[in-house]
Amino acid sequence: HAPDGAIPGRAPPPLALSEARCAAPMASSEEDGTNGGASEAGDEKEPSGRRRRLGLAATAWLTFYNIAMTAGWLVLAIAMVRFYMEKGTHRGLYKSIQKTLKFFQTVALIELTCFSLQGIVPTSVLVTGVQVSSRIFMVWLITHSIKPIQNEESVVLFLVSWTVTEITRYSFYTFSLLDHLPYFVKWARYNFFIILYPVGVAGELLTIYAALPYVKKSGMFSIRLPNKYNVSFDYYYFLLITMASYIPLFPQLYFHMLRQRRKVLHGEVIVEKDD
Ligand SMILES: CCCCCCCCCCCCC[C@@H](O)CC(=O)SCCNC(=O)CCNC(=O)[C@H](O)C(C)(C)COP(=O)(O)OP(=O)(O)OC[C@H]1O[C@@H](n2cnc3c(N)ncnc32)[C@H](O)[C@@H]1OP(=O)(O)O
Repeated sequence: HAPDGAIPGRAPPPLALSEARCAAPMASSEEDGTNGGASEAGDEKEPSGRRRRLGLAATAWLTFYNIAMTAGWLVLAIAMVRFYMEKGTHRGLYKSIQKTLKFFQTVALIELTCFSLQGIVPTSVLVTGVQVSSRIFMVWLITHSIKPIQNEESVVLFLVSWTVTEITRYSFYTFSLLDHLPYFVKWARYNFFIILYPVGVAGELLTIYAALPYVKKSGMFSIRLPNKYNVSFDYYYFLLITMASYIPLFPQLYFHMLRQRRKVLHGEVIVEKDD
C-alpha cells in the first residue's frame, strides 16, 4: 500500500471539484487503505478516504449522477421484462425501449469527457474511452440507423448484458460513495462481467454482422468518388474493420477487468502503467 497521495504516475488527489476543476484523480481504495470507503463492517469512525479526497461538491455530484444512472438502467430493465411478459416475443422490444437506451447510454459520455479525462475519478481514460465509444457506436450508428436489424435476437443479447452490467456498476459506485457498499454488489460488479462481457460482445458482433448486407446494399454513410473533396469512405469496410478491432481490444478490456477483480476482491496490489 502506498501512502496517501503517493501514487506512482498519478497527480495528487483533489480536495474539491470546484477547486480542482476536474484536474486530479481521487486516490483509490487500494492506495489509501480505506477500502474505497466501503464500510462492509459498518464500523468506520471517520469519513472514508474517498469522501475526504473528493470533497463535498464532487461527491454530491457523483452520487447524484450514479443514482440517476442506476435508476435509468433499472427503468430500462423493468421495461424490457414487462415488454417480454406482455408480448411474449423480443420483436418490437428495441423500438419500445430505444429512447431510454439512447438517453442513458449517451449520457455516459460524461464519464469519459468529465470524470475520466478530467481526472475526477481514477479510472483509465483508454479503457473508458473504448468502452463508451463502442457503446455509442452500437446505439447510434448501428441499431438506431439500420432499422431492419432492430429485431435481431443479438440485439437482445447486448441489451440484457449492458443493462445488468450498468445497474450493478452504477449501484456499486453509489454505495461506495455513500460508504455502505454491500458485499453482494461488490461481488456482482467483479463477477458478473465474466459471463456478461463475452455475451455482450457476441451480441454486438452478431448485430454488426447482421447489418452488413443492408449497409452494402444501401451504401449508407459512404462517400463515393468522384466528389469535389476527392475523398471516399465505405461504411461497409469500416464495419468490417470495427469487427476485426474487437479481436485485439476485447481481450485487453476483459483482462483489465480480471485484474481489477483480483485487486478489489482479493486485495492483490497491481501496479498499472499510466495511460
Ligand atoms: C468508433 C467505433 C469504436 C469501435 C471500437 C470497437 C472495439 C470494441 C472492443 C470491445 C468493446 C466492449 C464493448 C462493451 O460494450 C461490451 C459490454 O459492455 S458487454 C456487458 C458487460 N460489460 C462489462 O462488464 C463492462 C465491464 N467493464 C467496465 O466496467 C469498464 O471496463 C470500466 C467501467 C470502463 C472500467 O472499470 P474499472 O474497474 O477499471 O474502473 P472503474 O472506472 O470502475 O473504477 C476506477 C475508480 O474510479 C471510480 N469511479 C469510476 N467511475 C465512477 C463513478 N461514476 N462514480 C464514482 N466513482 C467512480 C471507482 O469507484 C474506482 O475508484 P477506486 O479505485 O477508489 O475504488
